[in-house]
Amino acid sequence: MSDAENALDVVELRAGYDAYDVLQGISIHVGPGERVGLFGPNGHGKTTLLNAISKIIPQRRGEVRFLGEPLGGLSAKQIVERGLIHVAQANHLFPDMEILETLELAAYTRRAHSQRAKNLDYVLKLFPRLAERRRQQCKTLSGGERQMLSIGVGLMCAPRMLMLDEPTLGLSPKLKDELAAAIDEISSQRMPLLLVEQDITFVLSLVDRMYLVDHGEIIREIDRRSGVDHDEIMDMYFGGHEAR
Ligand SMILES: Nc1ncnc2c1ncn2[C@@H]1O[C@H](COP(=O)(O)OP(=O)(O)OP(=O)(O)O)[C@@H](O)[C@H]1O
Repeated sequence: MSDAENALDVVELRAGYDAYDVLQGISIHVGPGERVGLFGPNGHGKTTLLNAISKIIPQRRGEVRFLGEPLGGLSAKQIVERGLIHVAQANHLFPDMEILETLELAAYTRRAHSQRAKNLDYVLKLFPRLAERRRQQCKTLSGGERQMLSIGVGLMCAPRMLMLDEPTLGLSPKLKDELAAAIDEISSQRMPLLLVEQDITFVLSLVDRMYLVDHGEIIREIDRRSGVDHDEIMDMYFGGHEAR
């Protein structure tokens, strides 16, 4: 990837379910090494956007390019092979598998397999809780540990870019801090990041730029350096801080 080339370009993307387009022609981009947030109320299309980018659901109109290459003709598996990794909201872990087995299994593509030892070492250092529990079955993990393992699985796929869907959902403030530190460390390696979050404080603390989503459209783009704060963003949606 050249320095000037975006990691991700989404152009006028439409996607949805049955006859209904949830995404009404969304355009976003993620620059090289950039951390970008997607924020918006429940049910307005954030997960649908990630699902359409990674081809979990079909792209109906528009174009998605990853590292300059159109994804149109590729399957979801081929997109993973290219290194665009989507860590989904409901973490689908095999309940009876141990942490270590789960991480090793995730490195199934040829490229990921060749980096398996290095990436496993990185994940276990990044999440010492997982290292301590490496022989524990997934079904016995706490919500925070499951979330860490889901991100670990993403890292074992040898990502060139990560898309994280609400990694802090249901977590305590202390666990959110731990996760924020881990995400900060991952992106400090110049890993481009697209982060969907409901916790506006969390997302503002982590990203360089943020898109506000409303009814399947981008209604505003915010640069963190612009100094827009939590209250102003909540006002844009709800017209008053009391709705927080
Ligand atoms: N599999 C599906 N079949 C039909 N409709 C769906 C499906 N998945 C989502 N939807 C609908 O699409 C719309 C957007 O949902 P989506 O999950 O993308 O929202 P979201 O912004 O990610 O919300 P949340 O923060 O609650 O996850 C909602 O109206 C939802 O009910």
